[in-house]
Amino acid sequence: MEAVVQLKNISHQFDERWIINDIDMEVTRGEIFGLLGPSGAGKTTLVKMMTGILTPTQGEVFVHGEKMPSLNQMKQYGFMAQSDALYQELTARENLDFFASIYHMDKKKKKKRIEEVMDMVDLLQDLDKVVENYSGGMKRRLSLAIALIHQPDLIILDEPTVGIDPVLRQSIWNELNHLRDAGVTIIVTTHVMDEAEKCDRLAMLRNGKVIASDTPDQLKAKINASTIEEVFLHYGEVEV
Ligand SMILES: Nc1ncnc2c1ncn2[C@@H]1O[C@H](COP(=O)(O)OP(=O)(O)OP(=O)(O)O)[C@@H](O)[C@H]1O
Repeated sequence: MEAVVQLKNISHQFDERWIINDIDMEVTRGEIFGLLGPSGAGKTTLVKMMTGILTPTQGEVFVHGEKMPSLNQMKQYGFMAQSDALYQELTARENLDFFASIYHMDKKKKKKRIEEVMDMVDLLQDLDKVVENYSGGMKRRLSLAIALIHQPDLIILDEPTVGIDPVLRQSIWNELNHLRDAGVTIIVTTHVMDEAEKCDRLAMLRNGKVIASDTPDQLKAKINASTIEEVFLHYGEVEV
């Protein structure tokens, strides 16, 4: 299977404190890979390394075989950060238009794609609304639409469904499943157990270490657990 993202013996230090401890993992093409862990476990730090925004103190990160930070790769993936980076005084359409222009999309394609991604996140009717009048959940969904605008084959999403109601959350997961079925590789961080359950594979993070990694079903079967929460508590306790 083709490795899209590879982390090789990654460790990271902030202010002389080791935040990430010797993580080795591989995300392969066409899977939804979840990073699950409590607040402060190191999910965002790992995501920043995968995107090339942060260089690890030790170890190497590769995306499509290129060592990060690679400008070439950074121009290609879709990224949704934990805090929304939107132009508040512009409409959603103007925001999307701006980001689409970065990717040199032609005018006709841009218009069609803007409508497509806004439909995916159920915001088509709010396309011409100024973003400062959007709710928190609407801003999250617009950020997701922006991450998808250029049809990337790798999408990295840091807590994409925070502040989004259960019905829309389900529709976003349906969309992620469609993208995955079309061969898109998706990396998603979450601290919500039932979302972790929806991933094809999971890495459970705690104190900057991967305490367990596998498919949700395998993780449960290995210790005879009925929920991912049980698995997390099990490995969290046996950790030294
Ligand atoms: N720039 C920084 N300088 C110093 N410490 C940092 C910095 N960024 C993150 N940390 C620390 O690294 C640890 C991991 O943070 P990180 O944001 O990766 O966790 P997380 O799992 O994403 O948490 P959350 O779910 O709350 O976003 C925390 O202890 C945090 O305080």
